[in-house]
Amino acid sequence: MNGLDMTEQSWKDEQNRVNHVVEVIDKRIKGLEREVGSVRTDVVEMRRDFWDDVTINFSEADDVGETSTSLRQQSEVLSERERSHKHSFAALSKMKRLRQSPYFGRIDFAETGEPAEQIYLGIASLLDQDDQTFLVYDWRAPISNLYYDSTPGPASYKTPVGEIAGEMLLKRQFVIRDSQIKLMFDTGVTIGDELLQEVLGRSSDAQMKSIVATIQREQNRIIRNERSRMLIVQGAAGSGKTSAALQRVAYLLYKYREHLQADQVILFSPNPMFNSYVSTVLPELGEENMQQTTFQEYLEHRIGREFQLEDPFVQMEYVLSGESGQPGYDARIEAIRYKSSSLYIQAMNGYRNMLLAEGMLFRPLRFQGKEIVGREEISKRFYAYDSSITLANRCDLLREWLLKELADFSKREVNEPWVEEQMQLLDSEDYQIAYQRMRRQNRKKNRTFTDYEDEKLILARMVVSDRLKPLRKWVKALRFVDIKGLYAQLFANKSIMLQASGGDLPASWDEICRFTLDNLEKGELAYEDATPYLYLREQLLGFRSNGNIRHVFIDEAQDYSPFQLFFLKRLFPRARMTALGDLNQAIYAHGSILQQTSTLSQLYGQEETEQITLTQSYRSTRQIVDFTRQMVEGGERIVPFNRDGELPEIRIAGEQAALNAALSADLDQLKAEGYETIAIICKTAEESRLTYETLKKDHELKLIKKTTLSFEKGIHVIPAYLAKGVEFDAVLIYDASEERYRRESERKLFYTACTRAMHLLHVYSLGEPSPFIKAVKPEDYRTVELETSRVNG
Ligand SMILES: Nc1ncnc2c1ncn2[C@@H]1O[C@H](COP(=O)(O)OP(=O)(O)OP(=O)(O)O)[C@@H](O)[C@H]1O
Repeated sequence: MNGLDMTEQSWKDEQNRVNHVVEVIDKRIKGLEREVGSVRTDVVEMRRDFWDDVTINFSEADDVGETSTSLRQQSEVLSERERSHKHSFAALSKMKRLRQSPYFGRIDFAETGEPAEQIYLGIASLLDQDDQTFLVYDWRAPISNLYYDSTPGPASYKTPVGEIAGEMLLKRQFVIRDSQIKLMFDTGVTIGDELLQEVLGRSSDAQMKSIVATIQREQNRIIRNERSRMLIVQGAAGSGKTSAALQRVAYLLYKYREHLQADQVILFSPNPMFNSYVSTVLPELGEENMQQTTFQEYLEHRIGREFQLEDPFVQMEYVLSGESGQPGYDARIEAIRYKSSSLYIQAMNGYRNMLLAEGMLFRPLRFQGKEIVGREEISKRFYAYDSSITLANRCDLLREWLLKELADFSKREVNEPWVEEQMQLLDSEDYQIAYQRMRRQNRKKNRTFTDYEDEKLILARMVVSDRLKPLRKWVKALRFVDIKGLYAQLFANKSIMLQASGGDLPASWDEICRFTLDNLEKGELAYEDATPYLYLREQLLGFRSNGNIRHVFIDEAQDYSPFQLFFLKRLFPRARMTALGDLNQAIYAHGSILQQTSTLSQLYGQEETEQITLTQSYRSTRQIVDFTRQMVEGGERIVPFNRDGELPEIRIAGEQAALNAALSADLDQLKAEGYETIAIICKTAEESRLTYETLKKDHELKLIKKTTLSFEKGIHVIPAYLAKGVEFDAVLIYDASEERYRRESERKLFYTACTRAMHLLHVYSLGEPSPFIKAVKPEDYRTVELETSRVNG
């Protein structure tokens, strides 16, 4: 039996209660199944009859009105039925989930002066037959907070009507499967190490799981935090940041169910594969998924048509594959840092202020070689507007003016010879359209006659108007503002940049200018330029914002630059933000927003910002955490969860073939031992591809690329930067030699790779291992020299 003071009787009592609750659930399921069945048939029938029940007669004006009323009524009935179908269906699937495991916790709580009540916690609430008492409380209910936040003894919890104080007499945990209690124990301060041991010791899955049964106190603070506009979570690798974020979404959706819909919450993920990895957690908790995207996806959406955009992974490959001293390399690194810094935001703001007075660039309005409005004329008009009007509003005024100019031009153009020529080419269908238009115009003007001249004019206008359509669209989309030119100007004209930035420029500015202009010329935009470019564009054309979103979650927040976060804040003006990250996993060359906490708290102001630190790491065994934490700054503060495994192994090979052979044998053995999800983590995409090619003849492998959308069990070959956020039963680092991981910038990448391992870590090295490994105390890993002869034998 589990638990020290558990009597056989209490085990029996609890099992009886489980049986009773399951009975109630079964009854509820039966009822709901009938309901869903009948509503479904109703909906299907009605869909089939939808068009039979309404009279369709559009021939007479009165009938049109009648028909549409009839249609509306029908569709209202239909959508009401569909709503109730959806509702019953959701209730049914909730019951089915409860059926699998009705609850996971119990607290006995005596409100001051009242007898103790038994509170059972599960993923959803359940009332008894007469709807009088809760058989199960939702884990997100106010009273459930006691379970996560308090220990037996005096305790209190907050409700909408005030704080309720009393005493907690018992805190008990269960694992219930198939109506049977499998584990049960009483706990004190932390929510059962035993249960966590059990959960964390399992093998990894292709998809993340919910952690509601074992949420830890610190994580609970994140999940239920409602005080601040901006919540920053700095947490060690594997400390449950992503988990906390997802349960927080579920909590918010529950608490604000009257006002908050799942599509008002958005999660920014590190890559598309991660989206699929986390996509089952909310449905498992009975909630709809929030919106998910990546920052790159957003950039593509906004400026992907204007430029060939570089993605962060291409930038990463460049940084990892190049070397200091190579032509252009150091300047590019400097550019990446500068262009993502708050200094650059300031320079951009300085530039905007300059443009208020002078320097705007426009494209002329041209049609078939003729200039309708020249760039100087546009600029003159722009600066004739009152100087207090913002750039964006002035561009709007320009648009109206240019559309009018275009309309005037269009009237003049009808007499041009090309129009006559075009009219000859019109076919009968065009004539038909012109005739209809003419009739409409006549009706409007109350005219009953037409003459040949009228008809000709209408046709001519039609021809001109059709030809001008793209140009009108161009004006409407404000394409006459030369954003690309304006961005390029910053790099083409040093005096402008000096003035905009206040003179604070990176050392290799001239070289940075050269390659930035080169890129722009080719229609390409480097990753580090994309957000600033979009920012400039928005300053000029107006900020697009999304007022619907109420909560923005940014996972792997350390990979965002101050510029990007600043941008997201503007994009979602009505949202609260939760940024979760780990500075030790900041793998990009640009500055990390988490490094500059002052910048970060400026975003919403100190008052509105709260920071929570998670130091306990749950993912990996104690041995793996002990090994990895010695590689990074502040690692001594990371606390491993007490779960034992093998010491990490460093396997040194003298030559490539020996390394591959040993790796291949290792895979065979791990599979035989039952490891289901294994990753061979490489440094770059190229190294991954080569490894995949070498090993694929003997193993079933999956090569993970940046475009990979989903994640399954099996053996993955994956570049380290794509393994962010995910985890594997066993991790094999392909080549952690001094040659591959040596630079300071590679330290965090290497740390990220190693911390993906849950149960086992084998680090291969071709020759001398990385200095990051050598910094680890020798007793915290084992070294194995691989024999070269293995290749031949
Ligand atoms: N309270 C908990 N109960 C059970 N499992 C937990 C708990 N907290 C975290 N875990 C598990 O630990 C692992 C790591 O969690 P998660 O991926 O959320 O961490 P993270 O901080 O986002 O990690 P990283 O920054 O390394 O990507 C997951 O398998 C998760 O299920």
